[in-house]
Amino acid sequence: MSTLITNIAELMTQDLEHRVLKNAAVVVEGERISWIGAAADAPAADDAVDAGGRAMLPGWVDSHSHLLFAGDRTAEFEARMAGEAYAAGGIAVTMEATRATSDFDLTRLAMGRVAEAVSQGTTYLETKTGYGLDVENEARSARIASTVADQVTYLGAHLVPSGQNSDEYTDLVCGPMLDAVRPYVQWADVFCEEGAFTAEQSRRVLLACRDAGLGLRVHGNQLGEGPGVQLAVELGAASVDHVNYLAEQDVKALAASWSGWDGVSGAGERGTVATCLPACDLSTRQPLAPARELLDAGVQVALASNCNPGTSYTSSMAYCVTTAVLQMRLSVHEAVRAATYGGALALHKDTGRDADGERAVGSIAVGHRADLHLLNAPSATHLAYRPGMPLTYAVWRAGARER
Ligand SMILES: N=CN[C@@H](CCC(=O)O)C(=O)O
Ligand SMILES: [Zn+2]
Repeated sequence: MSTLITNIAELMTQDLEHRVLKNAAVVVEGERISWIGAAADAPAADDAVDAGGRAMLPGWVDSHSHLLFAGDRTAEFEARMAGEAYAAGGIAVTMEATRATSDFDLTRLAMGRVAEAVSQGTTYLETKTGYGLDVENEARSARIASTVADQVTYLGAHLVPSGQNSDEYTDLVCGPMLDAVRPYVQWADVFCEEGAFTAEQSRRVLLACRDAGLGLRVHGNQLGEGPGVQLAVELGAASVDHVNYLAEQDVKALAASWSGWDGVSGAGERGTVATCLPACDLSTRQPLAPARELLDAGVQVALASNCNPGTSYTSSMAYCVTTAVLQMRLSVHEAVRAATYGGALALHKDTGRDADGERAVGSIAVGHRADLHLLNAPSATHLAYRPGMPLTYAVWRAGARER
């Protein structure tokens, strides 16, 4: 079954050549993109959709979310808006509520959040454990997450539950807890920050998880300058996320990590993506991450929602893109790229082998997964020009029309 989507006013491919086609068309065959080009040259297909002169982008790739949770942190948010600083301790409130929730309800909550994200144009998403914080509850979160998200990250090292010795808890994260989550997860993450895990504890967790075959990610440099970025780069993490407080040597290390990668061909060894989380920065009143400086230094940047009940209770990637343009000085093309191709790079899904169906996401190219986002606007610029407007008109996820 093939579908021709034609009369696309602007097709922002976010492919390796950064092509933006005018008056374009796309053909979807099953779950893959089989053709793109000028509408006038489009081949026939079984079915046709008139895009009505709207703009099309790749679906958003949300490479950082925490969707496995129950409960509410409105009071903490209100206190913050009244001037209190964010501190990692709030994670324990969500841990209690999550542990007290049945499998059925936790699944339903997570599925509802994924549905919200997809309805706004997200077509590929990562989510994390991190509100279970004991062997049984981390394994349960990982298992449920694997049924609702495209990729799952183990974040047992999110907070040391109160009353526990931090080194003993770190041993648990590196041992029995890791064994229990291992069948369900592709990545491991650690909250390397004052009040959470030290550099030494973070290193221990990351090395144990790497030995177990997991890819690495780090929550780093969120609340102050610290060792997170350097550790992430040193251990070859796929991303370091937050990056609000960066020293000059952090930016240099991130840039250097990309020296073996060729952005023109997408070949070579990927470095560490700097993932910026603008919705979180605003909700916690932290300085916005220096995405402009990072891009100018040659770092690959992703934008992600960080959807979670404490610091960023939104899955709106459009909001992140709008903020990146209006307040972080990215161009619309750069911001959309960070929220699509950048996320794919951070999840190692930017390339694929068409022959065996291992499909790339985050850009519109032949053989890639047909993850498409049609805006109710003639150009992607409207994402920043009309902030807060409901611009998602249609969504295809792996070739299936979701909206
Ligand atoms: N910073 C660490 N973890 C989450 C917040 C967790 C919470 O406060 O519940 C984040 O990415 O912002
Ligand atoms: Zn996070």
